[in-house]
Amino acid sequence: MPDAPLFDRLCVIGIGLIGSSILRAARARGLVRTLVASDASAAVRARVGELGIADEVRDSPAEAVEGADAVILCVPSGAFGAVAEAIGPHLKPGAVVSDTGSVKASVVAQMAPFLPANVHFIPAHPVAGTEYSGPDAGFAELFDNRWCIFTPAADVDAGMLARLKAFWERLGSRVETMTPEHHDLVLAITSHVPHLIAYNIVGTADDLEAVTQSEVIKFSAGGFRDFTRIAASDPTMWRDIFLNNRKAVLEVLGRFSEDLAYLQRAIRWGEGDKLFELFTRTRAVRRSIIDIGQETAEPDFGRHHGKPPA
Ligand SMILES: NC(=O)C1=CN([C@@H]2O[C@H](COP(=O)(O)OP(=O)(O)OC[C@H]3O[C@@H](n4cnc5c(N)ncnc54)[C@H](O)[C@@H]3O)[C@@H](O)[C@H]2O)C=CC1
Ligand SMILES: O=C(O)C(=O)Cc1ccc(O)cc1
Repeated sequence: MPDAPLFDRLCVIGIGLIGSSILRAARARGLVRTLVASDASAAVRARVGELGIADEVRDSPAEAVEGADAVILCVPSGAFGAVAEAIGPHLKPGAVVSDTGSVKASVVAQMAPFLPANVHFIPAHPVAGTEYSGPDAGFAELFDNRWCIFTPAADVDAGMLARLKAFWERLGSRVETMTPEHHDLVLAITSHVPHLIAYNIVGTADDLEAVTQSEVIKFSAGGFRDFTRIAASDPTMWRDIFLNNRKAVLEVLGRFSEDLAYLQRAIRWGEGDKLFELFTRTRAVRRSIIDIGQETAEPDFGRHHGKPPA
């Protein structure tokens, strides 16, 4: 017999890659009785209606959250405050309010002032995605074998925490809990700065006057090609991530620049032993990630290189 639904009425606000994947997976796995969707864009709302991935589509977020016992915000990192302000007075007492923002301290600071004391706020970040965006890009398997990081306050209701954890586990994820500040530092090094490096290298290649655009495309070998995939990620989403995780990103970038200067110097002075020592160490890091991945939530990046299944 299938497990019973975890929520009666789930409202998802922001129906892009992540919001539409939650809707698809929640329906496919029978996690909720009724799915309600809302988005600021009329074109997205119309598309969600065409796709039939929600039971109800509402124009305003305030209407959408009425009577919902679970609300998940999936909007860009700069938009959480405005949505929280709009829904705050309309939330059902006892509801759980969560999000999927890639940055946590800033999103918590944006939302918390607008949420009434009688709802349970549990910030979350599914560490799962692709370089695609919009409601057509989502798919039900996106969260399978991926991590979802929760950053709740210390006094969070244990029962509701367990229920939201069960929700993400039934979406296919493993849940880990940490503070928002620690999350932001970990993600700065593992996700945000790597994206910035990709944006930068692709921009530099595009600017190189001695190398033509067609040569860049024609001779894109593995390394550069992988960077172009990441650098194709949504500009609004990534602008907001950098503006909202400024402190941790700048801290990691400072370290990164020092380490890059070390490599620059080693190349200038022909210090091959220094290069060799680092490249040996980094190869071991890759191998340990793959080893750990075999028994934990190692993402299958290969699966996301092409357009996700329709
Ligand atoms: N794309 C990815 O790989 C991942 C993204 N995230 C985070 O999840 C959130 C959503 O990301 P995606 O789904 O990729 O973005 P997306 O760009 O595919 O979709 C965002 C949706 O939010 C809507 N929106 C924007 N402002 C709004 C507002 N004020 N009110 C209502 N709707 C609004 C947009 O119209 C759009 O449909 C972001 O905070 C992102 O950082 C988290 C994990 C992975
Ligand atoms: O496509 C990729 O390589 C990603 O890194 C996807 C991604 C983007 C943002 C997140 O907060 C989490 C995952």
